[in-house]
Amino acid sequence: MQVFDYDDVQLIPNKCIIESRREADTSVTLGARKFKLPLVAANMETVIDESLATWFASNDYFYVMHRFKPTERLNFVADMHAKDLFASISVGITKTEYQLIDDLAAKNLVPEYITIDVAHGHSEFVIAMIHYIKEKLPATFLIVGNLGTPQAVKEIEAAGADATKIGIGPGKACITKLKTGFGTGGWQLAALKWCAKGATKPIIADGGIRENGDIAKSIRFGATMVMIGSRLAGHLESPGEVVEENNKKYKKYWGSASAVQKGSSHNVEGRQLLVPYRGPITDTLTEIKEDLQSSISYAGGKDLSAIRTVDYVILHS
Ligand SMILES: NC(=O)C1=CN([C@@H]2O[C@H](COP(=O)(O)OP(=O)(O)OC[C@H]3O[C@@H](n4cnc5c(N)ncnc54)[C@H](OP(=O)(O)O)[C@@H]3O)[C@@H](O)[C@H]2O)C=CC1
Ligand SMILES: Nc1nc2c(ncn2[C@@H]2O[C@H](COP(=O)(O)O)[C@@H](O)[C@H]2O)c(=O)[nH]1
Repeated sequence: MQVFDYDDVQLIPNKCIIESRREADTSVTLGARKFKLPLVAANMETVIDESLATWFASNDYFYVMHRFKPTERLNFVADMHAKDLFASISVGITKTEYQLIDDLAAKNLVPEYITIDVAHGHSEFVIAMIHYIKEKLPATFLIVGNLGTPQAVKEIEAAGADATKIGIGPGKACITKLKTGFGTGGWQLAALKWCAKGATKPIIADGGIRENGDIAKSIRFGATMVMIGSRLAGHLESPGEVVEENNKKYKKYWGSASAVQKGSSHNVEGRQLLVPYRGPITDTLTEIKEDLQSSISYAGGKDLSAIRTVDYVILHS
């Protein structure tokens, strides 16, 4: 297998067939819904909260609420539905998570999307949770992560997942590679290409997006969407206070497996860092949209599908 990451690849242009980049369509369908951009903010406590989730849903962006306020998830689903918005939550795989699925089913509160969010998604216990959710909430679109091999993608799809999420350790707050020796950190794009060989359903590439062009590269190598943490964490609307250091503004960003998140030092695979403050999220989303429209024009098409087949070079293989 050829090993490479985002910085090692450049996509090769095709003849342009649109008069203006504004004609390029960046929308994507996931499940029953169409979204404006092929990206989703990471389901992390420093990246999304209830109010940002509401904003994303109201403005036709996909979102996945985090699972770190476990007892608030049922009300969250009810609140979103009361506002006539889609509900998209995360669950783990421990015993108490089964109770949440039971409670949602008993109240006929059916989230449009559920993401099973664990570090090592290729697991018997994840498969058991997939079966349980599919039995109790069959109408829910089920995303399962995180995975790092085509064999994992095949097994998790076969168990009933409607989409898989790829990336073990490429995240900015991640220390999995250092702590365990495992993962796709440093070769996430090649891992995505490899995993896509095992996929028949949508893939979300998760972690390691540092530049807007990395979104187009992810699509080229098999992603339907990308999940972004650090690059979306520093906005005005992001959870948490602005921090000032040396006359520069930042926001705190911490890993979901960090000691800060866990409140303990056991099985820590994440760290806390400061990310630059970026102002309103709409500015960033507009920039990403415009850059993706340019990507589509370089790909020689009118929508994201054109990017999937472009040629590419690997610069440092
Ligand atoms: N994308 C990535 O690379 C990573 C992401 N994360 C994020 O951190 C958060 C916490 O993740 P996670 O540690 O799964 O959280 P959880 O504490 O929810 O662990 C999931 C469950 O699986 C068990 N488990 C057994 N083996 C493993 C293993 N190798 N890795 C993880 N769990 C295992 C855990 O038990 P026990 O704790 O007793 O072992 C626990 O019951 C999640 O949001 C996850 O997405 C974390 C690490 C890597
Ligand atoms: N290994 C760890 N990975 C983590 C942790 N918390 C979150 N994550 C993953 O990172 C991405 C976001 O990556 P970024 O490069 O865009 O910042 C997120 O979606 C998770 O998959 C963690 O504590 N350890």
